[in-house]
Amino acid sequence: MKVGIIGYGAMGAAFRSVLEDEGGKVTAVLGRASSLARTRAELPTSVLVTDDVAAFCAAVDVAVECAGHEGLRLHGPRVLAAGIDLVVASVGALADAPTEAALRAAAETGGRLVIPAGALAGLDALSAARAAGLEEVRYTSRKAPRAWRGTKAETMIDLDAVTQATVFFEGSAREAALAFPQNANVVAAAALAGAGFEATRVALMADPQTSANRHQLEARGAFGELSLQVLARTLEANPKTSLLAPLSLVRAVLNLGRKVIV
Ligand SMILES: NC(=O)C1=CN([C@@H]2O[C@H](COP(=O)(O)OP(=O)(O)OC[C@H]3O[C@@H](n4cnc5c(N)ncnc54)[C@H](O)[C@@H]3O)[C@@H](O)[C@H]2O)C=CC1
Ligand SMILES: O=C([O-])CC(=O)C(=O)O
Repeated sequence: MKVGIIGYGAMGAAFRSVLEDEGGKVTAVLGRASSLARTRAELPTSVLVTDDVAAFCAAVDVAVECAGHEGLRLHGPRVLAAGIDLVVASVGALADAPTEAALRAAAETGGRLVIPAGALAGLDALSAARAAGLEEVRYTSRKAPRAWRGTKAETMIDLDAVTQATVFFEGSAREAALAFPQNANVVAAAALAGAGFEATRVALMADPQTSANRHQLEARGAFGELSLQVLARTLEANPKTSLLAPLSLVRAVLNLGRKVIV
């Protein structure tokens, strides 16, 4: 299986490293023109590094998006339309209805759109439980103040002055995913698996006492109750992103080529 990566930042590099440890092969990277030279220097010459979507599509069987909401919106429909299965990290982009519609339409006749759990857990149970009816789904994210820097949180809370875990946002999964494109993708995945973007409720917290990303998911429905917490180690290259996220992408890609799927 020839694997391509769209967007080679912290997640793309971690994904490649783990995939290759697991025996997979990255054959191409699709990047922005402005970052091609830097990306080229980080990769062996056998890997195509390009900003040309057609050349990228010709070089891969499966693509993994690690490029942020804009990257998924720009390239996702075209890659799917070329018949290539696409595993996405920037799931929150689907909170924008036209983007979701474009991706679903392209997947209808093209490659499969795969939405992994990313840094969260329990999406299998949530998705299964939905069939019997879900009454309540709540997600809470708790990250160190530095993980909220450069985001809308800076206009909602004084990240330098926060001394204890503090909620600075409460709303729907749609509002969270659109307002926090680098930090609230997991809740979009939970919403798509479970109760949908409106009914899934979200709280976001800054916590100066943690260096990990703490994801909490609670659900109630006909199936019973679910309550779980992931205390996720972050990537050195990006404290916003949990190591579990690229690991989840690797699992999703390898499962596409397996006869026995766990
Ligand atoms: N599902 C999940 O659990 C998680 C999802 N994410 C998503 O993954 C994305 C990537 O995360 P990181 O690698 O940590 O961020 P990063 O900022 O380190 O890397 C993003 C990379 O994408 C590239 N890029 C941006 N626009 C592009 C475009 N139009 N075409 C090609 N490349 C483009 C950038 O140059 C950069 O190299 C985040 O923005 C977020 O949307 C992040 C964490 C967890
Ligand atoms: O990696 C994480 O902890 C989750 C994250 O940033 C996201 O969902 O966008």
